[in-house]
Amino acid sequence: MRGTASALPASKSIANRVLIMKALAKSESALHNLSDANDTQLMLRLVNSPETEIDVEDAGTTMRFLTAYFSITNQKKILTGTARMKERPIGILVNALRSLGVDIAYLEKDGYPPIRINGFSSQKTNAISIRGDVSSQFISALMMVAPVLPQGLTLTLEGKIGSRPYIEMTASLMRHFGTTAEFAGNTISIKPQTYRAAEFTVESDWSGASYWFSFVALAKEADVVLPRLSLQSLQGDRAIADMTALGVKAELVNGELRLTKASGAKEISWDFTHCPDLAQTVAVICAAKGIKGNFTGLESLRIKETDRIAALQNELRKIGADLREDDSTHWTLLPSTKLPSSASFQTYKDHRMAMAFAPLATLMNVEIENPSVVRKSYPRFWDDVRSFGFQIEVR
Ligand SMILES: O=C(O)C1=C[C@@H](OP(=O)(O)O)[C@@H](O)[C@H](O)C1
Ligand SMILES: C=C(OP(=O)(O)O)C(=O)O
Repeated sequence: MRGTASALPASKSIANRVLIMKALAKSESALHNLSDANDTQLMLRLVNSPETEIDVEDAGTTMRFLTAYFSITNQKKILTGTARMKERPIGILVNALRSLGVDIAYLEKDGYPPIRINGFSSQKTNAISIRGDVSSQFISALMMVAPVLPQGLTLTLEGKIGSRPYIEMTASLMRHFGTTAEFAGNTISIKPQTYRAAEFTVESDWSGASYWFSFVALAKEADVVLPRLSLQSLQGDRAIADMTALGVKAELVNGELRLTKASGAKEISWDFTHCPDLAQTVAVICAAKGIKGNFTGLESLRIKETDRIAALQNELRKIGADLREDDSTHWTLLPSTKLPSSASFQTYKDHRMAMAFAPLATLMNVEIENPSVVRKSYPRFWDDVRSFGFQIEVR
């Protein structure tokens, strides 16, 4: 396969942060290359929405970031989402906001959306301890609103910290918009500060790029170009480029990232604590390429768009691979010894299930149920797949 993944979207994680900072700066910032991903389009529409009821659909960052934003800017809102969003925890963030003095109520189940923000009059504390091992999005959400709190905020992160590059991405983007978050050990200190307007261009999405690493890893021959991607990125998912053991070489050529084949390994170890969104991509590559995987850091996958561990286990079985849970922190991926000639994969309303299993089409006939799930992060994914010569029949 040879060509350019020209519809690769911009990072939704970066876009959703800069949209919050632009709103907090209360002045015009020129933001370029905002993602056409549904998660970003939702944020764009909802952050300034005059409506009381805010439906974030299945967008985790949109839910968590807007909860903090509407709370601290004292906007009375109801935040709700899909049935799955109502199963994704928000209690840690709500507890933190309540201790700051925000009045928030749960409308269905304690600890989960939907929630109602009733108001925020005065700041009750400037120091909060918060668990770091459930979702970094709670931490990023609090960091972004902290500069506009009258007393600022010191966050002490407790226990294991997961998805740390996303926290660092938040701090780095805050700097771009004129505020600082000092990260020392497990403490983040943010003084009262004013966000300033700034111009900003969003880079391509490394999580979306990972599916092209997978196509290249599985194809017999490949030369794939990924536009607007650099190896120096704020995104932790750039880690996929370091794992040449998967059989992919990534190099910067004329300002674009070029992927070609490299010799792979027979066994790899990977800790996904800081790049959980790569887990499905890597699991499928290993399963199809005969690579044994020793995986850790998969815990947070259970509370994402679906229980991604269960979803992977079910779907990998269809190609003769097994994701075995050794104990609560270690998994072994036993690859397939013989791929079937065709299989039909469920997506569980999870964009990453669709995109992670699609590259198997280099080796077998693949049917993907509900392919439009990709709209969450990579709406034109199937156009890119088609542009590499894959025939897609829509039923
Ligand atoms: O902050 C972000 O933009 C994100 C953080 C990660 O979530 P967790 O912090 O819940 O692991 C990641 O999985 C998600 O896709 C985007
Ligand atoms: C987990 C994801 O997103 P979110 O948590 O923002 O819904 C994702 O895009 O893989």
